[in-house]
Amino acid sequence: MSFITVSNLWKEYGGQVVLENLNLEVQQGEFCTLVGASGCGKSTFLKMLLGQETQSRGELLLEGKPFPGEPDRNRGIVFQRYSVFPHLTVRQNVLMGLELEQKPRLGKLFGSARRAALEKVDAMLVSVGLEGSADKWPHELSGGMQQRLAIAQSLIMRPRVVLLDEPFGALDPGIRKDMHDLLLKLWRETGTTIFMVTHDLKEGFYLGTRLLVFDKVRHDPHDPQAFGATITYDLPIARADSKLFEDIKDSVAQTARHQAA
Ligand SMILES: Nc1ncnc2c1ncn2[C@@H]1O[C@H](COP(=O)(O)OP(=O)(O)OP(=O)(O)O)[C@@H](O)[C@H]1O
Repeated sequence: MSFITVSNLWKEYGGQVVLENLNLEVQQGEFCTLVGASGCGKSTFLKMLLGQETQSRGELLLEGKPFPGEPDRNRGIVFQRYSVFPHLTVRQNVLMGLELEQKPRLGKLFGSARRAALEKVDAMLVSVGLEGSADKWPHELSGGMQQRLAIAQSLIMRPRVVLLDEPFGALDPGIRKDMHDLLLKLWRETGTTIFMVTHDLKEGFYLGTRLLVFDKVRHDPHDPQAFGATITYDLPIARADSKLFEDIKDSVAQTARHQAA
């Protein structure tokens, strides 16, 4: 049985078909990168995996069972814009998830439970290179550091599926490279399953073990909302070659032009 099964999945908003007939089997530990023109439903797909949106038709299964309808600790998400809590220090930001999990009503741990949680938090801060900033406030951090904090906050919960929505889109190229190394290190250490949306095809090829291209194959110029995007390429990245890279780049650019028209 696959870890995640997506079969004949559709998503519509009102009269707009956003995604049509997605089919996918993902094994535990895969790193899927999602690329495609703006508006092709990549974030919508992540939201369905997160439990924030429900499909209009079709099935989305985690180990053979329907995905829980609400976000839970199985799934963690990191967005492009920093999603950390500004009123908590770096350490408190990472600790908070553990406290809420273990003490959902009080949201606070005490004594040995707190010490054990803080040990985990500090180890995670070392992993993401923020050990020297544990007592800082988010506004005192650079963009890259805030994004590392967001990743730490998500991974401390040991989610089985990590969803990343253009996590490095707002960062400078030099910092992005460091973030790539960090993400690959954390992925190898945790063995978690990753779905990451990126607008940068090269980044998608570099990071993922599998590339999923979301694209619209059908267009009706009189009714642009009639057709949704689907997965047009689903390929193991080691086998991808430069010709394929150019083909994908062209087809994504063509859809982007259609969307803008
Ligand atoms: N809650 C919503 N209600 C109505 N329409 C929505 C909603 N969320 C998304 N859409 C529409 O669904 C389409 C796909 O949006 P989505 O954000 O998933 O695309 P995307 O591929 O992630 O785009 P981008 O690359 O620009 O982030 C868009 O046309 C958007 O307007």
